Amino acid sequence: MVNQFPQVLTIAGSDCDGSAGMQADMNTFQRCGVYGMSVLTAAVAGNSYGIFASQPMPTAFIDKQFSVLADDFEIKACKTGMLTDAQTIKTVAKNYQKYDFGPLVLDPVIITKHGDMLLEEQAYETLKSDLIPLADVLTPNYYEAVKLTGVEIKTPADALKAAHILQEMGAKNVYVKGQHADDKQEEVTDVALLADGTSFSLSEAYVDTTHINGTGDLLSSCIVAQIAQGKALTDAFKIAKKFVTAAIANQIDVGHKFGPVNHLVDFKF
Ligand SMILES: Nc1ncnc2c1ncn2[C@@H]1O[C@H](COP(=O)(O)OP(=O)(O)O)[C@@H](O)[C@H]1O
Ligand SMILES: Cc1ncc(COP(=O)(O)OP(=O)(O)O)c(N)n1
Repeated sequence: MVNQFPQVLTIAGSDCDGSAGMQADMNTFQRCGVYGMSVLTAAVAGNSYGIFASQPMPTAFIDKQFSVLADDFEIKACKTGMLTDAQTIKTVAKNYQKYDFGPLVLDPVIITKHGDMLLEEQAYETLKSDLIPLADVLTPNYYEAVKLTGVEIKTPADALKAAHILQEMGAKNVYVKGQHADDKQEEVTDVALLADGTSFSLSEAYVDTTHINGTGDLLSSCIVAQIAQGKALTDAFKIAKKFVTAAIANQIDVGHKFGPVNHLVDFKF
């Protein structure tokens, strides 16, 4: 018997503790029933206390990874994660336009929730000019949406305003992740703005935990997997929001400070 799985790609950094980056994307792909591949853009030395060192990959090596995958595979959808600097962004944009790797989910990774910078500030303009216009789906967290638009976000209505600005920059669909730093809040509300101009919010229970490393990666790679499996975008967003909430709520005991979410949680897709 030959099993067929949709093939998907993450263009991302490696986070050696497995909580985020390419490792989290691959775990999520597997949970979602798709075959995952990776173009490595950088590697970080990190653990549950934070990120201690970072190393971008040479652009020629990034080019080579794209070309060998394009020679051999039929990639249905892809995502980007950590891209470090303007040169890496330009390399990824060039390769994405050269090959047919399906819809692009752009997770504009700028900073981890513990304050480690993963994209140089000088590269924000390149992200806007070279990559955001290629995005089928853009998934900024609250901080990234503020940085990229200048909108002060306090409410879901503010997040929607930022989403409109990001759409004007060229992203077709925008998913702005909600704020979640308040142990008194009952729900975390994300906001989606679709290409046809319709918008909706997605609210799930707030979970008071320190084990939330890699939430953004799980969300964006789950969206990629749903797209590759032919799901409508609205359904892809709903499934990803429910999966990330379940992975946060069912904590695993890994690391001594800020642990990873639970990719292995029992969840029906
Ligand atoms: N403590 C929490 N409780 C419930 N949902 C959360 C919590 N933290 C993050 N989320 C959800 O996880 C997803 C990823 O958001 P976020 O953590 O802001 O991304 P990033 O990892 O890019 O910073 C969003 O759907 C967000 O609403
Ligand atoms: C290599 C690498 N890429 C991305 C992240 C951050 O992941 P993300 O899910 O966007 O953010 P956190 O939830 O971990 O803050 C990383 N740490 N390493």
